[in-house]
Amino acid sequence: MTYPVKGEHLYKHYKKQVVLDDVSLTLREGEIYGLIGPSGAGKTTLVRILLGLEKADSGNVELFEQTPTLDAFRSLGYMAQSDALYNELSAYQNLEFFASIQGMRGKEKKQRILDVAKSVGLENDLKKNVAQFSGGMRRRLSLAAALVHEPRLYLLDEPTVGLDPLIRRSIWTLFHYLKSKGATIIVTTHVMDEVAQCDRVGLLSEGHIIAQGAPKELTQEFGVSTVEDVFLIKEGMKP
Ligand SMILES: Nc1ncnc2c1ncn2[C@@H]1O[C@H](COP(=O)(O)OP(=O)(O)OP(=O)(O)O)[C@@H](O)[C@H]1O
Repeated sequence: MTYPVKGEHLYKHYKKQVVLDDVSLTLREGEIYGLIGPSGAGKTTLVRILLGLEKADSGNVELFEQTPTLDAFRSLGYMAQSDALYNELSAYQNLEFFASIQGMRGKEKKQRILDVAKSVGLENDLKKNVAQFSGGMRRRLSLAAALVHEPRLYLLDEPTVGLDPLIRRSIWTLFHYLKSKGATIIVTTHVMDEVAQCDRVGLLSEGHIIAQGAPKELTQEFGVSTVEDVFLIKEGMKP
């Protein structure tokens, strides 16, 4: 079994605030891992450190069992919490830009852009300028940009925030499809029905992973019906 992501003993602070306090996390190949926790718990910081956008104060990160290299980054699809899109360009031109920087060319690039646009339900909006997009459309376009080069590993920071339930469901169908093709996905979320769809979840609170496991195993272990209840018990907010 190979490990697409391994973070060991990660510490991070900003000024006097400790954000990650000895966090270790190993993703298994082909799993969907949900990182959940309250706002400010450190989820985004952890994801950014795992992908090398942020430097930990100490600790070690490996991607595909190696110190991160440019090649490893090419195998990543990252969707940040705020959409990094070019407003003055059309949706097609945005996807073309991301595909090109990943080295895609010609017919293959064009076909792939059409395919990913379809997979997020934007196939009829490709000619529109992104400035005219709704928040949900921007989110879906950002996801398409993360998918365009068919990475093996996805780090998705609240990918479904602001999306309506039907689109959210179709996006999760897409995640399961990517998984069926062998991709590994780490996703941060606040949405509890998404948590149940993850193979494993990690509960992050105040810089610590306070519980981790398959959602069913966690709820059984704590004798509750939802992962949210597990969280509340661990935080001492529920008897
Ligand atoms: N660049 C930074 N400089 C200073 N403090 C920061 C920086 N980035 C994050 N923080 C702080 O670190 C803490 C964790 O932030 P982070 O964005 O990782 O949380 P989160 O769990 O992703 O929250 P949310 O669910 O609201 O996105 C917060 O208190 C935040 O203010």
